[in-house]
Amino acid sequence: MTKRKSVALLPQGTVSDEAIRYFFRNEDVEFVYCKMIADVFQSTAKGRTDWSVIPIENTIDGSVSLHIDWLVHEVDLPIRAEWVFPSIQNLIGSASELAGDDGSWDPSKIVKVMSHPVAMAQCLQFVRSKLPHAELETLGSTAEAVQMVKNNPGKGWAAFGTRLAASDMELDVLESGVTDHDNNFTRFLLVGNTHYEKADAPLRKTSILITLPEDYPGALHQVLSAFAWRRINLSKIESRPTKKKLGSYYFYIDIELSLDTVLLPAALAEIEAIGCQVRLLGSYPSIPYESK
Ligand SMILES: O=C(O)C(=O)C[C@]1(C(=O)O)C=C[C@@H](O)C=C1
Repeated sequence: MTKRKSVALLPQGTVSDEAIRYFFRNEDVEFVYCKMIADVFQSTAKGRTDWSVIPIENTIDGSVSLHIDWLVHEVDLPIRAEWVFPSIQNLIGSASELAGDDGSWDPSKIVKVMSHPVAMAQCLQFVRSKLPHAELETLGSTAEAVQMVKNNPGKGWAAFGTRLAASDMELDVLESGVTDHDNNFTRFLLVGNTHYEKADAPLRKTSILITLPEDYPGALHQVLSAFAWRRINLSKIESRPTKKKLGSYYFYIDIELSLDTVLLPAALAEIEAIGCQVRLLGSYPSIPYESK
């Protein structure tokens, strides 16, 4: 009998939890919940789990730089799959504690709102318009924020989090869909040393990291032309500091092509030939969101 696979992720009731339940909806996989994203990475890096779930980019807040940096500098875990999932944030608290005279929640009764920094960044206009007086506090996950509200009744605290966390912790959704823009999605990565396959994925991607040679004018232009003249589509390019010296960067590039397509190794060889360092982060299926 083959051993049941395991996946590390942020706590129960987080957006990551909703997203992985969706991703593995037809597979029997054990979920290992971790307090912080560092623990999520370490669990698989230390061989305790097969994969880790990493939120990597959000419609409103953009790339989660901290998570990209972990993937690049702290661990060596190949990307095995990516998928997108809607990030629906709700204002959560105790309806009876926070009710005004008309019975609906009263903003003046909320003194503090807590959430994950990325979730908080998705709800800033809501905070400015409805809760400008409230203190803001960021925590390791949206679920931890909801748990803090649960553990501290009577203090006027509320959290941005998922419906799942509200129902797990028997709190109320005071207002649903409080993100600043509709169509708020998060892109998740499955990373780890265990292979994962999805044969019917409509798209495959390859992610690489490129370090340009120093003092080589036009190096980035040459890198991009290696893809351009082969008509290879890039879906993302982002520069991040190498952390070695000020002004030194690497480029994180997502390519809409599998590594086993002849054109791509040829483009990468051309890029290496001009003196760039190329690190492969993974070649993997990209799975779109289907609402039903
Ligand atoms: O705290 C959570 O609910 C998470 O899953 C983390 C996280 C993130 O790190 O981006 C994931 C998706 C949401 O967009 C906000 C927060």
